[in-house]
Amino acid sequence: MNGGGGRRRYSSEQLLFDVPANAGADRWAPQQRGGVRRGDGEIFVLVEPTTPARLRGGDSPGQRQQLSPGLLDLHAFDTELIPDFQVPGMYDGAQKFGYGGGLDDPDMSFAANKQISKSTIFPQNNYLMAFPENAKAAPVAKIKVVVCFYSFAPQLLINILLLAYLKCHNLPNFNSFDVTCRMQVRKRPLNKKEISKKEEDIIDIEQRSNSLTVHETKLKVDLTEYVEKHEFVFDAVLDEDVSNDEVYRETVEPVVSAIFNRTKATCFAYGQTGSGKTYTMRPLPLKASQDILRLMHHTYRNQGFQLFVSFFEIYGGKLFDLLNDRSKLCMREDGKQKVCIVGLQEYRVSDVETIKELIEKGSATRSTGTTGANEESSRSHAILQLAIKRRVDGNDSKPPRPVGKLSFIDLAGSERGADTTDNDKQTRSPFILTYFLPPTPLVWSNS
Ligand SMILES: Nc1ncnc2c1ncn2[C@@H]1O[C@H](COP(=O)(O)OP(=O)(O)OP(=O)(O)O)[C@@H](O)[C@H]1O
Repeated sequence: MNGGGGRRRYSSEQLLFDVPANAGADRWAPQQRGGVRRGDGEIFVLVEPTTPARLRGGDSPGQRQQLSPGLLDLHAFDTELIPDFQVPGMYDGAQKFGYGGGLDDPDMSFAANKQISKSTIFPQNNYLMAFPENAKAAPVAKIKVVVCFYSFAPQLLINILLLAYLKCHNLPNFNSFDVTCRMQVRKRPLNKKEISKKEEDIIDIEQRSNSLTVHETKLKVDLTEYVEKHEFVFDAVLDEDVSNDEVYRETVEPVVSAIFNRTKATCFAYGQTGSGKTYTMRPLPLKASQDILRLMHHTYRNQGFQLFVSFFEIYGGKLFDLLNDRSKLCMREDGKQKVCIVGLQEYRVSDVETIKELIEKGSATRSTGTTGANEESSRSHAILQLAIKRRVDGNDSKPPRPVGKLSFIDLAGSERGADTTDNDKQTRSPFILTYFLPPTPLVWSNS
C-alpha cells in the first residue's frame, strides 16, 4: 500500500473575514478582500459585502450597479435589523472564556478608511467571542459565502456541515462585519446495500486531531492497484457513532443565544446524495427551537421577543412555500436593490408542539425522488428559518423588528450526474449551484 496525497486543513481560522462594507467593486479578487482561496480548486471562499444604499454617496451609478445583491438573498426582507440593545448576560460566555479583546484591542481594531482590516482570529468552540461587548450595530451588509469542495472519490461517504456565523459592527467612518465559518464533517455508517455489496469503508476518522483520512484506490499504468491517502483537517469531525444530539451540541447549540443579539447564523449540510444531509439536518431546527423558547421564557423573559418560523424550498429554479400548500413564491428585487422572497408565510410560534407540527408538515411537502444512492432523496434545497423579532419599546401598534435569525439549509445532493443513476436533468441542476460558478460550487447568500 503506497501512501500519497496530502493534508488539507479546513478550519475556522482560514474562514474568518473582516470585510469593509465599502470595499471597491474589484472586491472579487479574494486576496484584496481578505478572502481565502485554497490551491487545487479544493476550497474557495469569497465574501462580498454590499454597502447599504445610504452609505454609497461617493459611488458612481456604474459602481452602484456592481453592488447589486446576490441571487439567493434569503434575508433581504429583514435587512433593517432592530437597533442594538444589550441583552443581560449576553457576553457572559466571552468573559467566562477569558475573552479580553474588543474594538479597543489593537489586534482587533479596524483602521478607519482602510480597505481591508486586519483579520481577527477567534478561538474555536466559542462563537460568542466573536462579538465584542462594545461593538455597535450597523445596517446589515450583504455577504456571500462560496464554497467549492471537489470530491475526488465518487464514493465519498461524508457530508459536510458548514456553520456560518455573522455579526455587524458599526464603527466611526467604517462599516464592517465579521464572518465566522465553521466546517464540520460527519461520516455516516455503511448502509445495508453497501454492506451486502461488500463495499469498503474508505474513511478513517481521527477525532483527537479533527482529521479524516480518505483511502482512495487508484490504478497504476500497469493496472496494479495502489491506495492513495488524503488527509483533511476540519473544525470538527464526527464519526459514524455520533448521535444527532451530539451533532446539535457541536454545531448549533453554541450559537443559539447569539441570535437574540443581532446575529444571523446559518447551518447548512452539503454532500452528495445519500451522504446523510437530511438525516443530520432534520432534528436540528426542533432542538434549536426548544432552546430558543427556553431562553425566551427564562433568560429573556418579558423582553418582548417573538419567534417566527418559515420554511420553503428551491426546486428546479422555482421557490415553493412548504408551509402554505406549496404556493409559488417569487424572488424580486425592490427599489433598494434588495432581493425579496415575496409571499413567504411566517408563523409566530410560542410552543414546541406547534413548531414540531410545522416542521413535519413542511418536510412532508418537500420534493423527493429516487437516486441510485438514495431511495428517498430530497431533490430540492430546503430552507427553514427561525427568526427572532422584538417589539420596539413594547409598542404593539408597530410590527416587531427582526433581531436575529437562525437558518437551516438542507441542500440537494451535490453529486455530479455521473455519480448517480436515475437522475433527471432537473434534479441535477439545483438553482443555486448552476447559476453562479461552474462546475459544482455551493453558493450561499445572506444579507
Ligand atoms: N449517520 C447516520 N446514521 C445512520 N443512518 C444514516 C446516517 N446518515 C444517513 N443515514 C441513512 O442514510 C440514508 C440516506 O440519508 P439522507 O436521506 O439523509 O441522505 P441525503 O444526503 O439527504 O441524500 P439526498 O441528497 O439524496 O437527499 C437514509 O436512509 C438515512 O437514514
